[in-house]
Amino acid sequence: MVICCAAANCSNRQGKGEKRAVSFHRFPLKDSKRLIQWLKAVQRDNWTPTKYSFLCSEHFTKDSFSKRLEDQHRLLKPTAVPSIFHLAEKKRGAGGHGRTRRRDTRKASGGVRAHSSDGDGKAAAGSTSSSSESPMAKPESRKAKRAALQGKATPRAAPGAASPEQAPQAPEGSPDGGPAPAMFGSQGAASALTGDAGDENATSPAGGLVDKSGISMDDFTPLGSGACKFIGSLHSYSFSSKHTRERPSVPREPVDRKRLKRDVEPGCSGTGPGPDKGSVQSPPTSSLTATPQKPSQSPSAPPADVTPQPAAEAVQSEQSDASPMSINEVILSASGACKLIDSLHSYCFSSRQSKSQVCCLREQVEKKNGELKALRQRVSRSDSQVRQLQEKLAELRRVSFPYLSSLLTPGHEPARMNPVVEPLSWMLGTWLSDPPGAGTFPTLQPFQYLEEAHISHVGQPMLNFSFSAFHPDTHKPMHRECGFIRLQPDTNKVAFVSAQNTGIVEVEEGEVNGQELCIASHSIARISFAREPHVEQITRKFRLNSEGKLEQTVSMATTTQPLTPHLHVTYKKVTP
Ligand code: HEM
Repeated sequence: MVICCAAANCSNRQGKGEKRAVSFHRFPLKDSKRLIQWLKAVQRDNWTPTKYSFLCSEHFTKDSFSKRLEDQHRLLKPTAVPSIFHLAEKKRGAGGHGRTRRRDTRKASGGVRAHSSDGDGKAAAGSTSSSSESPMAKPESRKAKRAALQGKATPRAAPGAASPEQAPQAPEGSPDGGPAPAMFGSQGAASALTGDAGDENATSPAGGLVDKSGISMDDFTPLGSGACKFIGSLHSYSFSSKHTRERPSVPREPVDRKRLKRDVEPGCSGTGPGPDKGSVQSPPTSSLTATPQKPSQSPSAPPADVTPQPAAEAVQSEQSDASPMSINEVILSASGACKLIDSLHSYCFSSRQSKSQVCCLREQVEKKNGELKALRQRVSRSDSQVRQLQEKLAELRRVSFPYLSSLLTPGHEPARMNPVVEPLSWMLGTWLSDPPGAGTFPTLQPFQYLEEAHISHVGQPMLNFSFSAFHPDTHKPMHRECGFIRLQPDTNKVAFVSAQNTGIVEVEEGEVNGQELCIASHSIARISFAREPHVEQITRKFRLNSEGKLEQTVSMATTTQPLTPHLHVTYKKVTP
């Protein structure tokens, strides 16, 4: 059997052209979803693919293939669907595709394949057929021709079952045509039984040497494995036993009854009708279109073909009256053994494909592992740099703020507030003037200022404070003072001690009532060269207003002015 492409208007077949340039791929019969996609793409009417139907690689896009790692053998991806067809040409019907071109090729090959089928389940017209003859010519006329031709073909008819195009392809590893390969059914076995080696090493249309089967397995299947050989042996055994069982009981059929009525490829182990046999036994005028069977041609009628028929062919004849079979029917018609063997084949092929995919995936995983390792090294280096920076920062803190470092240590619990200063706790926090503070005095132009007030404690019975004023526009430092606020225990008496950058040191005392502290100067001292006019009295009031803002109001008396408001500022809290 020659492996031919089942696509309409495609004349590619195995052995034609440069080897390996075109590969052949089976229809995914066991993958119904993808099979439908293939059939839609192929667009052949009234045609059912079998396990001997192939599409050549020219109908697939390049990305439909992968390459096996070990030998770069081209493999069709499990998800591939054919998409490249030249359907604009005459659409091939059931059994008619590419026939004209193939006939021409056969002629050119010297008639070696004159009785061969096109390998896709259709009985091919022989080299003597007339291209002008209609396939629907009168049955009588065709019958007569067939009878004549059958007579000529008789000497080769029996061995014809083993002709290059009929004989199954020996799996790689069995080039001697040994056990008939399971994947091509019984034809190879039939050939072996006839013992005819006359067609061995026949010249293919492409001019190359082909074995008895006429095909090279390597063109459309992965390299054979031990498993394949074993499965092939199983097929051979399956056929042989079937042949032995069926041959004596099968009545001979007239030639016309051997004409195939459907496009069905050779069945496994001779259980299915094969076009190859039909082509060998059929005259060139035989057609794959249904040929009416004459009622008179009963099995008892003298057969036009007296040549002993191979058992497989007889079996084929038994089934040739049936209507076109569906895939399911074909599958059901196969013997249980064949099913099993086919399953083994499928498993064998899929496992080889899976191995190839596993190799690809393993390579990808190794590549990703390499990338991951590089990333981990980078992260490790970054972690190391972060650690070094943290150590540097800790060292700087120790050097710069020897005593604060312990306070700033992360995780260090803030000091619990001394209960003595609890009545002043509403003053705690960092506050920013909002809006800017306003300055007045009879001797001064009103002015504005920004101020930050920081009031805190470190667990001692006092509050620490600092007020820092800045120019509202230039942000230049202006007035600053810092000091302590103490409470006389168990009273609301407050002492306010302040040192100012103007050279004044003062003590104010007063009372805290609720969230209001009113204090007045108790004593004021200054440096000897303090500017005049000297301040002689100071009063202050702190309060937390209803908006949660802290307010401070300062009045003073100088040597020239009575007690007069000097400052008023409202702060908003910026820390908890
Ligand atoms: C309780 C604290 C403060 C005291 C006791 C105080 C005292 C004085 C005195 C005695 C004068 C001179 C007044 C005059 O020339 O007649 C003065 C002027 C002034 N004070 Fe204050 N002051 C205090 C806080 C502030 C603050 C917080 C600011 C804010 C920026 C401020 C801004 C000024 C300005 C701009 C002048 C006028 C120019 C100057 O003499 O430098 N003072 N202050």
